[in-house]
Amino acid sequence: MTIRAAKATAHPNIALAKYWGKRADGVNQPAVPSLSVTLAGMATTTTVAFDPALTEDTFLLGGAPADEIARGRVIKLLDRVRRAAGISARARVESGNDFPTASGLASSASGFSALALAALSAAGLDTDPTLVSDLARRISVSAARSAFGGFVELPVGSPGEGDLAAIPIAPPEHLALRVVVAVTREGPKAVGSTDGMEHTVRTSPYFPAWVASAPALCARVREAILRRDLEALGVAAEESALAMHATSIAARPGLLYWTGGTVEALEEVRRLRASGLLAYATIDAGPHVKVLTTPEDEPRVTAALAEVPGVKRTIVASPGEGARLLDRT
Ligand SMILES: Nc1ncnc2c1ncn2[C@@H]1O[C@H](COP(=O)(O)OP(=O)(O)OP(=O)(O)O)[C@@H](O)[C@H]1O
Ligand SMILES: C[C@@](O)(CCOP(=O)(O)OP(=O)(O)O)CC(=O)O
Repeated sequence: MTIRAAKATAHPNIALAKYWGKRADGVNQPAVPSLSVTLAGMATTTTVAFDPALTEDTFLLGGAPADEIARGRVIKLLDRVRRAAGISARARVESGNDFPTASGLASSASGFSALALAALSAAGLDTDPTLVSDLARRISVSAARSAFGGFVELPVGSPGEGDLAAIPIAPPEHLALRVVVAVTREGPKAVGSTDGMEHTVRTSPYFPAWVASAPALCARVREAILRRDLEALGVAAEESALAMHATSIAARPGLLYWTGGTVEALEEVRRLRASGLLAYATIDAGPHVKVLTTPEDEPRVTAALAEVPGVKRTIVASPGEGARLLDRT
């Protein structure tokens, strides 16, 4: 009995134009276009081994068996790969994130992108990044973007269960960007992205306005990246993040991912801008503030954020590569 295994790594990505909300008439298709930068400096590494001797799929995350919901998402991806490859062997999956899991730092994005690549490779299937992206998107929409490096766009989906993959628009070295992550809380967030956006779509009177305005915001982000205009990029990215959070704050009951530290960090970003530094904020479905800046201004931005009450620590990241294979046996 042969065991076929592959090991892959992927980075999280941070959306500069946010995805928030799924299409009502699609299967895990986004309701709005999004655009992200893949981040070096944080990574997931995942090994998938299809072993005919196994009676069920196992999933170790960070050295311990993952909960049933997390394992269920992994099995969903493996089942798709098994169907495509015509194999029935169960798999042993081991994964580790070198940054906090499920706390708003996009562990689902790097996690499912690395898993998609490792599973396709271990099953002997084509590992073209577009196929990795489409497979990862079926489990977690933002994971589609981590298949590629640099600046990556994910268009809106289509009705039904059609294919949808992200598209790279510029390589990592295209723009000298730094992202300073101000970590404001350790530990997992109370409401995951999937549940948070489902609640927002269903109950927020602002959701239709968000869907109407997101394409223009995404276009502004894309154009600013293509002409290397970091200031215009920062303005549009901050608008996108605040508009996304406004939809959730207006849900019934309101969903607030922020803590006091989030607001303190946002205020510091405004003070830094007033003092002449390039600094714009974006926030995902969690309390951390991610600050877009230049390599020159990064040390001062990082030092200032580290002093903010409620900021526990900072992580500095730069544009990075897409998902890649480390090993195959
Ligand atoms: N390395 C991994 N391999 C497979 N699944 C993972 C991995 N890391 C995280 N996950 C899955 O992703 C879930 C966390 O995703 P969730 O979207 O709630 O939070 P997040 O990591 O903060 O991401 P985001 O910033 O996109 O919201 C975990 O509960 C687990 O199911
Ligand atoms: C706020 C976000 O990070 C939301 C990410 O949501 P997910 O992709 O984690 O949600 P699911 O598709 O349900 O898995 C914005 C973004 O990354 O675009």
